[in-house]
Amino acid sequence: MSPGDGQEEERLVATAADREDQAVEAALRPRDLGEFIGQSRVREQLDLVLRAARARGATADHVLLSGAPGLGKTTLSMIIAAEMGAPIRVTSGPAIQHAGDLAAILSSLGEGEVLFLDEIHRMSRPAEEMLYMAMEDFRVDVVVGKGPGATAIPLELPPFTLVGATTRAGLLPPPLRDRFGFTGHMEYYEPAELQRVVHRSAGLLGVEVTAEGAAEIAGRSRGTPRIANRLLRRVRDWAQVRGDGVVTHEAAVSALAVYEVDERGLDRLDRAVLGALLRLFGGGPVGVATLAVAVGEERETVEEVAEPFLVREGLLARTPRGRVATPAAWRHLGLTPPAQAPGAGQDGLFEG
Ligand SMILES: Nc1ncnc2c1ncn2[C@@H]1O[C@H](COP(=O)(O)OP(=O)(O)OP(=O)(O)O)[C@@H](O)[C@H]1O
Repeated sequence: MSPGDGQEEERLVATAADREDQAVEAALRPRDLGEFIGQSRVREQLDLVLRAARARGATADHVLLSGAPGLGKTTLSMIIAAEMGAPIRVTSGPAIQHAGDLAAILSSLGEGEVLFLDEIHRMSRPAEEMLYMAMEDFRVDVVVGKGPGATAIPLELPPFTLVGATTRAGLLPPPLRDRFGFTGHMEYYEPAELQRVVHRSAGLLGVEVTAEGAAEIAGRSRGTPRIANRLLRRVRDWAQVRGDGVVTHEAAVSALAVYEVDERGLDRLDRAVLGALLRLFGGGPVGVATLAVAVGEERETVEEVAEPFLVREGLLARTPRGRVATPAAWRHLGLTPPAQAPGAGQDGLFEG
């Protein structure tokens, strides 16, 4: 993961995100396209790609999945393998430091196997170049020796399906992007879809959840199923210890107050950033470095963890002159903007 990716939801309930949670997360993964909630466009497109490949008795085209962390890219890659009746190998860009690492993985793939390459935008350049040829010609050149005596030995690969996942499709070099037969862009989920995710997960966890409880959790989950599942588990804990075991609206509100996740899904850091921007800097504009010092965090944390969500929620704007709070930010924190709130709705300030 690039700095910030994944941290966003990790810190919501960071201490509880342990190995056991990861195991539970794996158990909650939908196993086929029919079980996969939301993302109707990607689902339909992928369904066609996979059905057609199956009908031809061929290996499916390479698939690129882009979208924010926790939206289901890993889950979809596993579904692709399951739908094709193929085994899956999982690795990630940062794990492939040298082209040789990639050659070793590629040369051990079986026919039709799915290779899931998470964070594909973080692969080293030489590995990336090796991947071009592997994707197109199912061949790699393995270089043996060094210097003038080095020789490239071509190695044939069986047909395989590469499923690449990235949080930043824009960072992929065009030659790599172009070699994918299908690109699916994952969107944030609607609250109604997240409610279905919560109900489904509650069923698998054997937890009773009311419609209001599920709606409350969904509304605080930042459009992200992974967060919905994590919040559900924390509310379940609260319900077990302090309630009657049922995930009700009251249980959700009380539990998420303990974990400092507010009704809009903002957590402690988000509110600290917003609070500093409003209270200390009158709503901005203020430089991100100054804002970071004010909340006692690294600049990267503010920029990559808190800001994307605040911008998405329309609470903060990144402008050439610095960060600016929107009128909605004042309302959300229950504060009154100064008579002429700097930045509030200033035209021409906002970056595209
Ligand atoms: N469409 C969905 N329906 C039901 N559950 C989902 C769906 N998408 C994701 N989930 C749940 O959310 C969790 C996170 O999904 P997943 O690991 O696939 O996300 P990701 O996009 O690969 O994230 P990252 O990029 O951070 O690895 C999974 O455990 C899964 O249970």
